[in-house]
Amino acid sequence: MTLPAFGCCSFLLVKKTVFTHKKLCTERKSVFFSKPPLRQRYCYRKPSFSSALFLVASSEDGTLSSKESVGRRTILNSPLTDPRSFFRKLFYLVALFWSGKEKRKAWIWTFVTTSLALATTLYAVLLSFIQRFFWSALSVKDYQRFQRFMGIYLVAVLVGPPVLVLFDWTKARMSLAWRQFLTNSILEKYLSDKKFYKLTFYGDVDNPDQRVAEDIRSFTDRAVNLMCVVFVAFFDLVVFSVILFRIYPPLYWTLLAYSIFGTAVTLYFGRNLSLLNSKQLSKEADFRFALVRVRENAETIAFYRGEGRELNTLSKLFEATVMNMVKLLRYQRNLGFFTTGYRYLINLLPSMVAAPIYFQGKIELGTISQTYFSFNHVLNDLSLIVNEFFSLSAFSAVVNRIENFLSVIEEKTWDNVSSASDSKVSQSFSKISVGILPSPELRVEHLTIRVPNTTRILVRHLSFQVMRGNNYLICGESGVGKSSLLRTLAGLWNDGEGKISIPSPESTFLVPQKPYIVLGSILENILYPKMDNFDTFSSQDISRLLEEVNLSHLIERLGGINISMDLSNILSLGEQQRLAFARLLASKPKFVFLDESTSALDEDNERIMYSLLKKHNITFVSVGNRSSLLSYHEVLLRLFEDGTWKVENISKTSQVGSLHQ
Ligand SMILES: Nc1ncnc2c1ncn2[C@@H]1O[C@H](COP(=O)(O)OP(=O)(O)OP(=O)(O)O)[C@@H](O)[C@H]1O
Repeated sequence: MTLPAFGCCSFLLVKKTVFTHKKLCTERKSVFFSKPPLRQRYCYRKPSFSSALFLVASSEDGTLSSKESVGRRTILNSPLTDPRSFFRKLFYLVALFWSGKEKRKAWIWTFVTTSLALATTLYAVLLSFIQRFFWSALSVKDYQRFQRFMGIYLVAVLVGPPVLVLFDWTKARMSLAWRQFLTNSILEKYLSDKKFYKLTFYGDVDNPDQRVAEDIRSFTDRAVNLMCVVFVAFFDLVVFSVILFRIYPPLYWTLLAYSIFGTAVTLYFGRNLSLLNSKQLSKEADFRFALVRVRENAETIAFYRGEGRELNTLSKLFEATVMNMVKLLRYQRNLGFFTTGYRYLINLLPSMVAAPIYFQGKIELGTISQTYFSFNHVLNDLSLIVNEFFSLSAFSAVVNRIENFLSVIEEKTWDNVSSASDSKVSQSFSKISVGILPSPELRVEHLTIRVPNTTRILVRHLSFQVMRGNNYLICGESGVGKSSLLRTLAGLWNDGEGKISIPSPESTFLVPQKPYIVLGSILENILYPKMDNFDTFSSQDISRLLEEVNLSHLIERLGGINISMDLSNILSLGEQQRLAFARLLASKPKFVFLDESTSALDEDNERIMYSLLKKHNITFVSVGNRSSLLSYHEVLLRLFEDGTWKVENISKTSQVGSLHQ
């Protein structure tokens, strides 16, 4: 008696292993995988039944994202992105890895993973037969046959689980390899040609950070999982359908009808669930974004004593998250009434259909057991949409987001991109052409600057020439376009027309008003952005630089020049500006643009900084409205609100107060 009992236990154990594995695979696919944008534009179209799987994003009232227009191509992220477009995008993302420079790796992982997927199906088939013969032996009290199948059970128990575990592991490794490839390729493109900056004007692409850090991970995980699910389901379906059909054809037809009914009902009710899921992602992202803003602006909020207001905002955002979650849970509960009943009936259905022929003695007890096993498998495969519904709709959203991001950063040139997205914006501009001068000089001819992606003109037909040592000061009312002129001269903006001739990028440098302080040591900050000239600067050189910019006290205060810390939170704005001058001197430029770079300095320190530029023979163009700046420049360029301008020689004898007219 103990042997049969042990046999039963081992069988149940093996069966449970297979089902637990399948269940885990399904459960692991979380719905909440990406952070949609805070600023997202929406339009509403009633979702159709057939395209419910391809919903991408939703808004307050269950509406969905409208368009993302980029450069020469306009991508319609319609709420019901059509399946053809979805598969086109998916194929494009897949092809990148499988036909790119790491295709060998991609194909090896595919081979290993699909082989193991096949092995898991074969394992399940093996189990179904073991189960059949085991129960038949039990029912006819054939002890020898029972013992034989007990032995086979034990082997199956030893061989099966490692295969299942290996299958999981290869899936995870394949996904990681793909993610590594995709992230590196996207980062390379994102950080090339200043696209990370231009994206802020041209591409209507929200949260690129999230797309790189989270969407890619979620995409590769889901893609690999879905690939395996579809692959395994296909083999499962073929093999178990044959088994089931050979046992009793009516059973197969019943199963087919039952699964079609289940899929249809789930799709119908699932439409709304999919909308709510997308909306939930959006609410969670808004909440998280607000929390990050509190952290980033902690000091300012504390100064304003804005805790109450922040708490209010955060509570409202969280409340919206909870409210949507409540709706989502209600829908899930209602759908659950159906799906749970649907699944429970599976336990009864095969027996109900096959029982008459069993009682007629046409099949053995083991065959009923195999019927049940095969029925479950085929039903699972046919119910792929029911089981993977949330996964698929969420997956389509990431595919959209990554493909859209890639299409934007893969644009060869971003010139005139705005003209494609809005014909009113294009007007009749050719474009700003940029030439390189061999000497540290600057020539601007008939330059007209337009704010990117708008029709607003800041400066019209501007012409001037900065010769070596003939330093310019640009002044004008706030918002007139001073910084924008520097951005254009530095090549960051190129909307408009005219011609700019500047020294090569290697010999120019731009110092912004708020310096960028990297997380790291003083040394790393001074040598930024270069990574390879750490050896060319001795610690004496760095000390001398710090002394020149009046920051030598930092060495002692911060414990040396190599100690990493968050200097942006430690140094005052004036110290940061002086550190930016040390960085400037370290890069030894010949020509410099200064955008209110001394605004936080006292007059003495300002004088020291400008004398350093003169001492190092650097020609510079500054932006600023402080009268003290006049002493360090030779020519004044005034910009006016209506786009006009005026160039004046600065008379060194009557400078004070002459900046403001
Ligand atoms: N990315 C942008 N998108 C839309 N408008 C912009 C953008 N950047 C600047 N502007 C607008 O262009 C105008 C000129 O901006 P700019 O920063 O050049 O002014 P400014 O003269 O340097 O002002 P301030 O002295 O206050 O720094 C401003 O009205 C500003 O709002």
